[in-house]
Amino acid sequence: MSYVLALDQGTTSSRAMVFDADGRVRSVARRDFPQHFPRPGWVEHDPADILRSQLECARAALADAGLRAGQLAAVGIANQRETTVLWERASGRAVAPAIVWQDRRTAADCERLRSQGWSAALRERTGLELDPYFSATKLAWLLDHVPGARERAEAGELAFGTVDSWLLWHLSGGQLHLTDRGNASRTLLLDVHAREWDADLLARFRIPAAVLPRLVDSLGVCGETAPEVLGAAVPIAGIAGDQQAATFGQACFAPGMAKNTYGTGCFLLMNTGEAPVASHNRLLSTVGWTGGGRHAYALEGSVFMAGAVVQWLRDSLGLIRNANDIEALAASVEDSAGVVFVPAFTGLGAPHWDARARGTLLGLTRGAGPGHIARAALEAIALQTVDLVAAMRRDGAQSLTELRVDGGAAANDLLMQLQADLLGVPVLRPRMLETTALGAAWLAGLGVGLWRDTDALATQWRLDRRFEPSWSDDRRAAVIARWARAVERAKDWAEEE
Ligand SMILES: Nc1ncnc2c1ncn2[C@@H]1O[C@H](COP(=O)(O)OP(=O)(O)O)[C@@H](O)[C@H]1O
Ligand SMILES: O=P(O)(O)OC[C@H](O)CO
Repeated sequence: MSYVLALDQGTTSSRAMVFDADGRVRSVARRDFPQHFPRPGWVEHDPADILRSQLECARAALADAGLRAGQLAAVGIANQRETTVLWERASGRAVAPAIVWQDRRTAADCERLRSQGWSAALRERTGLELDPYFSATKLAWLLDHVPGARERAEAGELAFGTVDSWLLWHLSGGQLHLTDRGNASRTLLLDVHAREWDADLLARFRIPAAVLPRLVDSLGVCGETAPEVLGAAVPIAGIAGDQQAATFGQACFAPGMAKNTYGTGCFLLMNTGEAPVASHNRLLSTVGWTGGGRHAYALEGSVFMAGAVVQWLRDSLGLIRNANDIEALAASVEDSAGVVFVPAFTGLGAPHWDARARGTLLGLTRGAGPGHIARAALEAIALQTVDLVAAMRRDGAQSLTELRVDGGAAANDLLMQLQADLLGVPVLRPRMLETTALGAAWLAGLGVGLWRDTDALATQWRLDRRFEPSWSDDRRAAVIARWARAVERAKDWAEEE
């Protein structure tokens, strides 16, 4: 009974991993599932695809590890956050496609609420921005647009949840309607200070309390899987949004510790300890995790285009054949020769939140070539992270002494070196890059007492490579100043969002 199954339900794929008591990976399974873009700005998933792909992975990971469910000490869940599902309690069937976190259909609703002068109070209460990214306006949209949904929700017939709740419902055979406070802190419906649902927010967004899941801790047993799902009843003992799980899996247990995940976008989270930090620089203040009578908050900055810039150079410009090739191309030149690339393809996220910003390539001369553009693209990924760290510093968060990194693009040594050079602090890459699944496993294992405490887990975190900053302060300041000028030129460009 010393194995933990971690489910990592992401935006484009579901994954499952089995870990042993030393935190070593015993098996991995992964399934991609379809993305739906029914209209410009809309992004949907079929909740049945999410569930099917996740259960297939769970069973495959168990089989690959040569284990039966009865040999598991616990199951942990990490999930894509904010994505909104509404389902029928009686049948367990979703009443509409899930509205994905990237979906912008409620931009006008947010604009309207903003014009009522409500953003500042909302930010104070929830730690978030009034933006379509979060769940509340997505849920209100479903209640308003699915025929009969509002009446049925008020009558208690429908259940709302983020993806953790959707999975928990089905893993438990319809017994559990729960979410952890970290996931709940991404809905705009949670009072981030009290860590409870907030009646005023529910009224403002016109959400009936009867649809909400019950709040539970991120670690600790909250129920068990129905025996028919995995073949035996297994305690469910860890729940966290994927970025929170990755922060935990990076062992960022002390205030001031931070991780950055370089995937499609970048998500930088810093542990801020037992109290939320009120951002004055448009970062998000969010619940990290709760459990065992303790809790941690985080300050978060998200950028929309990171590894996606590399995809664009590959698929749209054909500058490279594989994502890995960008490293050699960028290393073929000494520097970007003044070329600056602002990848605001879908606007700018934190700390700018400019939906009208657009991608910009500046400083081109006759000498500029593919190598300079590739290098400018990598610099752009690192410089967006520099903007987040600078905003955290202005917010009075503890100053960053090192940055732990993960995600697909963290494999790029040149990018990691540029990140250390541009931040002026060491960048630490662990051996284990699947930190999201590891975080879910650690939460669940702690929840059933497989591990004693976070100190025991911190010793499982192993360094692969440490990148030391090598630039002078003057060189760093000059590149950052040039980037800031370029960002100003990219802002407020599109006529409409
Ligand atoms: N060597 C590399 N250098 C830079 N970017 C890379 C490299 N390898 C992969 N990527 C980028 O990383 C992203 C994939 O990372 P992953 O963590 O799987 O993302 P996600 O979970 O968001 O799908 C892609 O956008 C890809 O372009
Ligand atoms: O599924 P990922 O890894 O792209 O993460 C999505 C985030 O949770 C969105 O907030």
